[in-house]
Amino acid sequence: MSETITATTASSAKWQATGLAVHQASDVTDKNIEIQADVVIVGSGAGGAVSAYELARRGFKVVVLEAGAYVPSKDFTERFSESLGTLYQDHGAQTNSSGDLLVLQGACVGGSTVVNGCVCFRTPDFILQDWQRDFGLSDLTTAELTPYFEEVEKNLSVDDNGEHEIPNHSRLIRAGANRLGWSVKPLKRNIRQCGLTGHCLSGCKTERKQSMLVTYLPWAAAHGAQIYADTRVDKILTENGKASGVNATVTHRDGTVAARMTVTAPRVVVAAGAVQTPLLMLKSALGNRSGQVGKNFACHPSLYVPARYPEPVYPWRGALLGVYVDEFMPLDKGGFILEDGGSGLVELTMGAEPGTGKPFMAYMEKAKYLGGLVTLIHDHNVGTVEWDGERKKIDYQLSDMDFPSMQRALKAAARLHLASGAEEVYVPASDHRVIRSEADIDTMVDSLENQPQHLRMVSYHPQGTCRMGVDPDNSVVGSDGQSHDVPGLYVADASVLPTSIIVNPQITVYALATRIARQMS
Ligand SMILES: Cc1cc2nc3c(=O)[nH]c(=O)nc-3n(C[C@H](O)[C@H](O)[C@H](O)COP(=O)(O)OP(=O)(O)OC[C@H]3O[C@@H](n4cnc5c(N)ncnc54)[C@H](O)[C@@H]3O)c2cc1C
Repeated sequence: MSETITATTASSAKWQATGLAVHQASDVTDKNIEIQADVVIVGSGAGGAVSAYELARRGFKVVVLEAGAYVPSKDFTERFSESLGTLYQDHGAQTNSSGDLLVLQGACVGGSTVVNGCVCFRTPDFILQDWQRDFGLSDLTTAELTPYFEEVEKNLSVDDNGEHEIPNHSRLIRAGANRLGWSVKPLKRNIRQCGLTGHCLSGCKTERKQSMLVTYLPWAAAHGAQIYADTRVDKILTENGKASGVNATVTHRDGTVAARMTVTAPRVVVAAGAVQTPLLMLKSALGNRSGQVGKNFACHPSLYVPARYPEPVYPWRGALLGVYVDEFMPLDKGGFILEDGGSGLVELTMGAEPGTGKPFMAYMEKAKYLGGLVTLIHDHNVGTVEWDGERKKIDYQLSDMDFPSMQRALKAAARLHLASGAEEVYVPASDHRVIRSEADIDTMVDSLENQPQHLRMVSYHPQGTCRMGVDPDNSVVGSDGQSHDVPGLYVADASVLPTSIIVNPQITVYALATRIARQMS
């Protein structure tokens, strides 16, 4: 027996109480669910939600399948250690195979946009020029993409941080950058009347962050899109060489299977993020004539560089992120940016700390005096995402080509902290280095080695594993997001970015997903 769950099932009262019409495992009454649709979308994050809205408003019957849970904003606890468990992929413990790179991704309705830091940048023009030159993406010019950037920015209330949104830690950094004569600017964020709680990474309880959960997904639902949480797509289906739908499993929170689902649709949009999208394509043995699926993983490996100031900074007070330094963004000046970063106590323990035991306790006792900087570098696409038996494997080591850029970013962060008045800068390395003066910087940083486990890195921005390009022999999809090999199969998430883009990628993903959906017939 099969059933098609519709928007009018018994859970509508629950939807009114929680805000968004989402089918959950607890709603399922049948072990086998079969659905016919015009488009099935895998994942409800940046790429999936935008695709859902754009296609639903054009009149397509859209079904969105999301592996993660639906967590309404009212249930966000503002406690990061709990949010890792409820909102993040692998409870926040997803790493590369050597364990020195934490790969953070959201895994809930709304995806990473629910937990992200709200920072918004357009794709830099020099990056688009690389894509035009190296991947034949001649249609992806700044002129072509600007209307898409403008539209998504308007939809998501993107604006410069106002002066009241520049917290204490950012003011120190801004003053330090001015002392050094470095270019420093307010960050743009997709937020309406920020409540200045600093809890962005745990989800925005007051729904001021304009994540997909409170924007494009409700808009898609209003146009008839059906959203299923707790529903992991296991396989993409084809018929006569064309995409024909997906198989999925609906799972209760305790891990028991609620139902098996088949969605039949002539268009499949994969937007499961840059780790899960290639894994699904590989498992389905589809779209990989080029051999590039899962290759070219880049991730902006970030260092969180904390420093102790003489006066209390309270890094957890005020907006999470206030200003950034773009002095070194051009490739000939280093190819990196520095963002000042607020931090709660748990996040501070994930950055750098001088040792365990007593030194760790001493570091944490000084938590209110700590300010932080986040480094973002333009890393090369040297990683791979693949299956190792039944387990996923993310192979990524910072390449020797990128290590100098990482060192330059680290030196700049240390210099900026000192110029901002910091007394001690903690290098996020395994051997607990502390910079106390300008004279320490070169010695401490030049002697770092590019070895596994030497630097403690975090990626908030996995990208590149199903790259776009015109050549079917070295790219996975065209600039319209469609697979070179399988008509009707599209990728519309951060996987398609052919190179890393230095800056935070959400606006790039929203713009490309909008364009892909508008071109779909
Ligand atoms: C902590 C954090 C902070 C960040 N801060 C910023 C920031 O300030 N600015 C910025 O620009 N970017 C930021 N980002 C990155 C940004 O949010 C992502 O680049 C963007 O959301 C990527 O979009 P996506 O569609 O590729 O994937 P996601 O938004 O991650 O969505 C993918 C979704 O697919 C689901 N999924 C996976 N596998 C399956 C499957 N098999 N079946 C069904 N569903 C599946 C996942 O559960 C997830 O919900 C941050 C990310 C994190 C994690």
